Amino acid sequence: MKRRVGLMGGTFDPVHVGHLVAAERAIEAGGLDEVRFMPTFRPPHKSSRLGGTPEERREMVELAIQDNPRFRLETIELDRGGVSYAVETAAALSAREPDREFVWIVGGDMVLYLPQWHRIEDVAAQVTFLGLTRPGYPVAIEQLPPYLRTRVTLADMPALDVSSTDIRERRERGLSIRYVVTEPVRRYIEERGLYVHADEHR
Ligand SMILES: Nc1ncnc2c1ncn2[C@@H]1O[C@H](COP(=O)(O)OP(=O)(O)OP(=O)(O)O)[C@@H](O)[C@H]1O
Ligand SMILES: O=C(O)c1ccc[n+]([C@@H]2O[C@H](COP(=O)([O-])O)[C@@H](O)[C@H]2O)c1
Repeated sequence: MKRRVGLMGGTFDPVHVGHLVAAERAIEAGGLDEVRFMPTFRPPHKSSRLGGTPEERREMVELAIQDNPRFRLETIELDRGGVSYAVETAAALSAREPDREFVWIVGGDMVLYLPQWHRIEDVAAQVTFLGLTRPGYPVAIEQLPPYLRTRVTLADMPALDVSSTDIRERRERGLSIRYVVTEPVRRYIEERGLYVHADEHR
């Protein structure tokens, strides 16, 4: 049987406990052998006002996943540069590792947004999706177009109302980010003064 590899794509600016719990639950819900955390170089549908550089976002992911043997870093989108379209990533991964089955993990809020991904039918031909229900974003498979219904599985996820946006805002306001990121990530952010003056940092 092919090894089932979960892909946790994200901006990870910064990576937080919501991402880590989601990846851990995805292993159980999706029968995955591993999850690869894959930082985008440039996310397709977000403004460019990011706080951390691609290198900083990658280093924070490395710090966050270091003690879980099933979590890996996937740098394919960082290495490629440019806008990180999933269709290019899915094609490159399938070509590089034909002996793997890839399962793209998406937060519940993202599931209904899948039809808007660039060339989504081509993406869905190469990977399946595991949607983790996020608090405040109820989803039903019937809400998806027919070509996606057989390619998406939904699973419950504990209500962790944490987002990178909220963490960046807390930093700007001088509030604590303890426990919403792992300790090594918190130290990294605080030592580098990340997100304190988000506009000046880049
Ligand atoms: N608290 C959470 N629980 C479950 N999944 C999450 C959570 N936060 C983010 N995700 C999912 O993780 C993936 C990567 O998310 P991303 O890096 O954009 O984080 P984010 O917290 O949503 O960031 P931002 O606030 O900057 O938009 C997406 O599929 C997203 O839906
Ligand atoms: O390919 C697309 O059109 C596309 C559109 C939106 C999101 N994605 C991917 O979904 C993942 C999460 O995206 P984001 O914007 O929440 O960081 C990340 O791997 C993105 O590359 C991909």
